Amino acid sequence: MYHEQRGHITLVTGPMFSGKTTELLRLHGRQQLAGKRCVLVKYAKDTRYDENLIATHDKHKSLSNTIKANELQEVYGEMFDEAVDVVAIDEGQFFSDLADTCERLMRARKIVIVAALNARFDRKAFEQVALLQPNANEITLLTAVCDCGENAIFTHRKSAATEEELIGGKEVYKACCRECYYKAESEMHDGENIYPKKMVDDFFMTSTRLHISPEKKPRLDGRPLSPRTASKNGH
Ligand SMILES: Nc1ncnc2c1ncn2[C@@H]1O[C@H](COP(=O)(O)OP(=O)(O)O)[C@@H](O)[C@H]1O
Ligand SMILES: Cc1cn([C@H]2C[C@H](O)[C@@H](COP(=O)(O)O)O2)c(=O)[nH]c1=O
Repeated sequence: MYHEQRGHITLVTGPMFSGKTTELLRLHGRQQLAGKRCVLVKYAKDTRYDENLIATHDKHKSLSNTIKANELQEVYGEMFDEAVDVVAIDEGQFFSDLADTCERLMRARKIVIVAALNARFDRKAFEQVALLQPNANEITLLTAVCDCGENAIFTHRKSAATEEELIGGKEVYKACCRECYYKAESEMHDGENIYPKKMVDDFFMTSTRLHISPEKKPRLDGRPLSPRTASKNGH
């Protein structure tokens, strides 16, 4: 029996270099194999590896049906075309109308796939990604590889620039695990002081959110606890 396609939103997220674009292209390729008619949307200002095509850091590129936009509204004609089943959007964090457009596409019974950063360089949310998240049917959180070998969950910006949008690659950004992120940030902002107060406070706030008991919080300077403190804290 034939079923009409239902709308569906998949969000692929993670830090830079975690394979979001690779996964977007893979999911898009599967839909093409299934005979679906697809469009890929590229953020027009991101011309790092190609002017017109979506490209991964290791230079794999989208081949066909890629359209460019600064705002998604510019390409509503192509995306909402009756003939289109699947819309795949790269660099979702940069589209100011991302969340609303995904809702409209889903209501129009399109399969929507979005690749977007999990957090800004300062670990704050990209507003449109935060708005999309609760509306997604599926969320895949990818990790990159940190220099220390751990899974990288954050993106460190090597420059002191504070604007939200700063297009770049390895010359400006590095994927980090939590510990290396703290170190990189504190070295950049405080010179020798590896764990300044702000970072310690941030860490403890995170611990509180994760319900780690305050007594069990580890030292942040890597030195062992004194036997008396260790036994008092139940370590
Ligand atoms: N630190 C890193 N961790 C994982 N992959 C990396 C790293 N640095 C470079 N890469 C490369 O980046 C590729 C992923 O690129 P891409 O899909 O464009 O990621 P994203 O879209 O998440 O930035 C990997 O296949 C790998 O070749
Ligand atoms: C963390 C962060 C990143 N950017 C930019 C840098 C790149 O141009 C893209 C992310 O690309 P990728 O496919 O995920 O590697 O976003 C930014 O503008 N602001 C940030 O905070």
